[in-house]
Amino acid sequence: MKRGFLNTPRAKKQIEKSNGLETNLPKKADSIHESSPAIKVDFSYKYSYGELSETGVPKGYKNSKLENTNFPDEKKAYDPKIYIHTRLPPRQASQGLSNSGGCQTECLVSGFVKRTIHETPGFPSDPLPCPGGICYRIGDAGEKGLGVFSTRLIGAGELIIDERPLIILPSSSIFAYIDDPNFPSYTHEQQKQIQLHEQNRAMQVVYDRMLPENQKAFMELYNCHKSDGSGEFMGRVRTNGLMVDPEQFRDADTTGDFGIYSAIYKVLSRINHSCCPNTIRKWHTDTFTHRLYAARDIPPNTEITLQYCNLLDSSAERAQALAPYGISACTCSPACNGDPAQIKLSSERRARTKRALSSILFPPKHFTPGVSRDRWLLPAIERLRDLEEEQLEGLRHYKGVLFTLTEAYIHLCDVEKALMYGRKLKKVYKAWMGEELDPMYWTEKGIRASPMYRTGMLIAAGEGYMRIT
Ligand SMILES: C[S@@+](CC[C@H](N)C(=O)[O-])C[C@H]1O[C@@H](n2cnc3c(N)ncnc32)[C@H](O)[C@@H]1O
Repeated sequence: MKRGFLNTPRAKKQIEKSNGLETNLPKKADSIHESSPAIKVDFSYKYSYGELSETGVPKGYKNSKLENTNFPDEKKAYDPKIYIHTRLPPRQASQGLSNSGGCQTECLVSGFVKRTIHETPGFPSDPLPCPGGICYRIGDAGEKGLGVFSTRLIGAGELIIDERPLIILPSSSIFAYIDDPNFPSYTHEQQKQIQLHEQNRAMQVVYDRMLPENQKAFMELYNCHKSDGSGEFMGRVRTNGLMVDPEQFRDADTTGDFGIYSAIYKVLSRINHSCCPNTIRKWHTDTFTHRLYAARDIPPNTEITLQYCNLLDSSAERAQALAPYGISACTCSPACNGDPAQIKLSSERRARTKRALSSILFPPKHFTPGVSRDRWLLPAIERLRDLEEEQLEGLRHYKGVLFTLTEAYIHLCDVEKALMYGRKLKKVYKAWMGEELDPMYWTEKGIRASPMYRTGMLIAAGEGYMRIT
C-alpha cells in the first residue's frame, strides 16, 4: 500500500499546526491520491468509546481506495513523507531470540522513520536475554481479564522482558485516508465512525502482511472497543497500543501528539494498569524492543503492572484517562481505593510532586555556621518521601530526585547518605539510561575517589572555589 498519508489536507493542517510554520510538504507526485478533492476534516476529536447506539459508516459512504505495494524490507531510501509497509528488523539480520522478544515486527512507518531506524547505531541488535531466565507468567487477573504475574522474586532494577512488538504503526489517525467528498456533511460522530472504519481497513493491510503466528497472537489480544465502531483490528490497537518513545523516532517536522508511534505486543500488551506500577519501560531502537524493568522488588506471584495514564494527575483526571480502556472504577491501589482520607493524602502528595517537577534546587553560595549544610536539600528529601510513599519509583522523576541527592551528598562529603541514595539510584538508573550507573555514585571507594568528593573536601577545608563562611 503506497499512500500519500502526509499529503492529505488533514495531515497538512496538522503538520502546520504542530510547527506553527509552513512545512516542506511532499510533491504531488508522492501521492497516489492526486485527484482527491480537498476534504476538511476535524482532527481535534477523541474517538468515542463504550456502548454506542449507532456504529459503522453512514449509508452511501464510499470507501477510500487502498493499494498494496511491496516495499523491500532491506531498502532504506524512501520518500521521507510517505508511509510504507516494512517488516523490521530485516529478515537476514538479528534472528536471536530472547525470552519472547526475537520476532520481526510488521511496521507502518514513514520513510523518514524507516531511515532513522536503520541509522540508529547498533540496529539491529539482538534483544537482551533476562539474566535470571523467564520470571513472569500470563494468568487470570480476575475482573481485569488476563494479566502478567511474577513467578519468583524480581529484584528492583532487574530486567523482566525485552520484547519486540508484533506491530508498530502511527498513533494518530492520519494513517487512514478519506476519499468521500460528502465527508464534511456527516455528523461529528459519523465522521469519527468513518475514520475508524478507514483505519480498520488500513489495519487489514498490516494484518495481512503479518506472519501467521503473529496474526494469531494479535487476534488473541483483548479488545475493549467492541461496541464503539472500532472494528476487530482498531479495537485491539486502541486497547493494547503502547507509545514508542518519540525521542527515539517520530515523523519529520512534528511535535506534540502528532507523528508518534504505537506498538502492540504479545506479552507487554497483557500487562494491566496500576496507579502505583511496579515497572519501568523504555523503548530501544537498536534492539527494536521495549525493555521492562522492575521499579522496586516484586515478590513472587505478584501482578506486574504498567501505567496507562499520567500518574501525577488527580484521581478524577486519572479516572477520565482510564475510562476508554473500560476501567470504570480504578481499584488498582490505595491511591484509588483506600479510605477517603487516604485518597486525599495520596492526591496531595501527587499534586505536590507535580508542582515540584518544574522547580530546580540550587546550593547556597555560602554555608551559614550553625545551619545544617544539607538544609537546602530538604525539598528534594520531601519529594523523595512523597514518591516512595506513593510507590511511584517507576517515574522518571524518582531517578532525577535520587540523582540530585546522591550528587549533593557526594559534594558535601557525606559518604553514608551519598551511598544510601546512590544505591537506590543504581536500581532505577539502568532502566532509564540503558547502562549501569558509574560506581562513583554507589560504592564507597568510587565516591571517595570521585572529583565531586575531592572538590567537596577542598571546599570543606576552605581551599576550594566556594568558601564556607
Ligand atoms: C492492554 S489490556 C491488558 C490485558 C488484558 N487484561 C487482557 O485480558 O488481555 C487492557 C485492558 O485490561 C483491562 N485492565 C487493565 N488494567 C486494569 C485495571 N487496573 N482495572 C481494571 N481493568 C484493567 C481493561 O479491560 C483494559 O481494557
